[in-house]
Amino acid sequence: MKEKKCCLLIGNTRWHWALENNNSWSFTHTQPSLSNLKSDLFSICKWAAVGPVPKNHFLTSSTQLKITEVPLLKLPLWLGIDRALAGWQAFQKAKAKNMHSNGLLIADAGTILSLTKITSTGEFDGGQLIPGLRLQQSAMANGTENLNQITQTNIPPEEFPMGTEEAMIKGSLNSLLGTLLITQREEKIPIWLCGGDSELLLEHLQALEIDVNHCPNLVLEGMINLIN
Ligand SMILES: Nc1ncnc2c1ncn2[C@@H]1O[C@H](COP(=O)(O)OP(=O)(O)OP(=O)(O)O)[C@@H](O)[C@H]1O
Ligand SMILES: CC(C)(CO)[C@@H](O)C(=O)NCCC(=O)O
Repeated sequence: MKEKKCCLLIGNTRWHWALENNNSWSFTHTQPSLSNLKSDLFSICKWAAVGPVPKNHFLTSSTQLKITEVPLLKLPLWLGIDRALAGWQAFQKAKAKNMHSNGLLIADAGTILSLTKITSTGEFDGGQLIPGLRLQQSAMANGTENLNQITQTNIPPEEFPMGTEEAMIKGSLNSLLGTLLITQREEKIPIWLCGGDSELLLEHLQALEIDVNHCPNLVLEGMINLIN
């Protein structure tokens, strides 16, 4: 018998997994791979997708989490399920800490940096979409003659690097930090940060003394919250 429960979110870059073991959940992020769906250890009890879903026998429509199941108010049907789940989970967490009285803003730093605003009463209240770090960098390389794909992960320490690759890294990172800086300055509401680039952004936001609530797996936590 398959004992462990599993939730899956198919993102645009990676597949995001939550696996239950002895009443606690662990989170992993893998490359998209159909072979990961075949397991004798776990069964997928809920899944959702914003990225492409390959043809398969494991992800059935009866186990797919739909936007109408996310109990936020005024959710448009076209909204990404990742935004809805992260918004719902952040709203629950904020309410538990009494941090929701002015609303909240979720920043999901994935392929796209999505900003999603939720009001103090749990209504969807709009957002912003910005190309994420890797996407900005690959777009620069793909859209020009002289810029190449990034080959390193180091963040240059200097504000205005001499090298081309370093300048691309610094510029793309600063565009995301600047977005969050302006947002915090204008909105003055708590920011909940999640997604693949959240750790990197957190480090730099802390250096800029911008306070955020870091919950890297907010989307999967939201899914778990809804099945429990
Ligand atoms: N191993 C990795 N592979 C790809 N991207 C990674 C990896 N580790 C960190 N990242 C960063 O994560 C970002 C992508 O985030 P993530 O994997 O959460 O996106 P996603 O799969 O599109 O999820 P979502 O659709 O929920 O945003 C990239 O900008 C990249 O810089
Ligand atoms: C914006 C992304 C790509 C972020 O992952 C996803 O949430 C999505 O595909 N959204 C659909 C459009 C929307 O949310 O307005």
